[in-house]
Amino acid sequence: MSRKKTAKGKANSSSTGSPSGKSSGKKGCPGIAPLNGVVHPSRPPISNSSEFYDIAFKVMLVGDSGVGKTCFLVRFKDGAFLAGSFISTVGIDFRNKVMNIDGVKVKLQIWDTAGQERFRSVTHAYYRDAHALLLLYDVTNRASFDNIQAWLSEIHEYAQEDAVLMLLGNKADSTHERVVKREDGERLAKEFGVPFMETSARSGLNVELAFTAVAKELKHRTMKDPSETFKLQEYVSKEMKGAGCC
Ligand SMILES: Nc1nc2c(ncn2[C@@H]2O[C@H](COP(=O)(O)OP(=O)(O)OP(=O)(O)O)[C@@H](O)[C@H]2O)c(=O)[nH]1
Ligand SMILES: [Mg+2]
Repeated sequence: MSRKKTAKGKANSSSTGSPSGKSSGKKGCPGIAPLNGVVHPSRPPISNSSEFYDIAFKVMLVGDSGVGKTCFLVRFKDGAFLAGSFISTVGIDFRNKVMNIDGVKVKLQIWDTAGQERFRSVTHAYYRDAHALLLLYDVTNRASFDNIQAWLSEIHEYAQEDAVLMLLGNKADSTHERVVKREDGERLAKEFGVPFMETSARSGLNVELAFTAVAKELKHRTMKDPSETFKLQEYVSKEMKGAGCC
């Protein structure tokens, strides 16, 4: 097993940055440190990081503009959510986080894509490198749910066939504005055979779980430990919390 190490290396730490090292200075999730990078950055090598880790994977966040991808990532990375005016992501950016999964340091390089149509050709180029994709819709926006089939077609066209895929109904905290029922999400996910959860970047509901599930699945596939069994769908069903919960 290889282990990355540099002078400043620190386990369980995380880093951020645009692939080019530049930032547009705009905020993705309002009030949080800038995430937006250049429109067409070169892809950073996954090993180019000053952190200890055992294995590394790329995870992509996709879905319509405004579903909460940037906030979802910021919640996971920084544990924060600051409401405010919505500033759409430009192009694509990434953040790193190292998770301790059953004693193994799993580094996730998480790509936050722009949901806007005009950036679609930019983001297409990144699909093939993704080990996992989190596909988000917004439970308060019917169109974002109706577009899931189109997103799935894109994923099937551009991503690796064996990429881990999960469907997430975000903004589950918005009880009064909800227009997509949880059962609708469940039904669609079942139809396409993908694990499903409702999440909230605002409350943190199931955010950590989504990344943990992906990291566990990828680790399991990579390490192929015969003494260990892991079923993503079962794990998600067992661990997820409902929108009305805690
Ligand atoms: N209530 C609620 N609002 C959210 C949640 N997540 C994001 N928002 C709000 O939704 C808006 C859009 O969030 P972003 O994270 O910027 O959306 P995005 O998917 O990154 O959008 P693009 O970058 O254009 O693709 C912002 O105003 C957020 O404050 C959530 O879980 N609950
Ligand atoms: Mg964004």
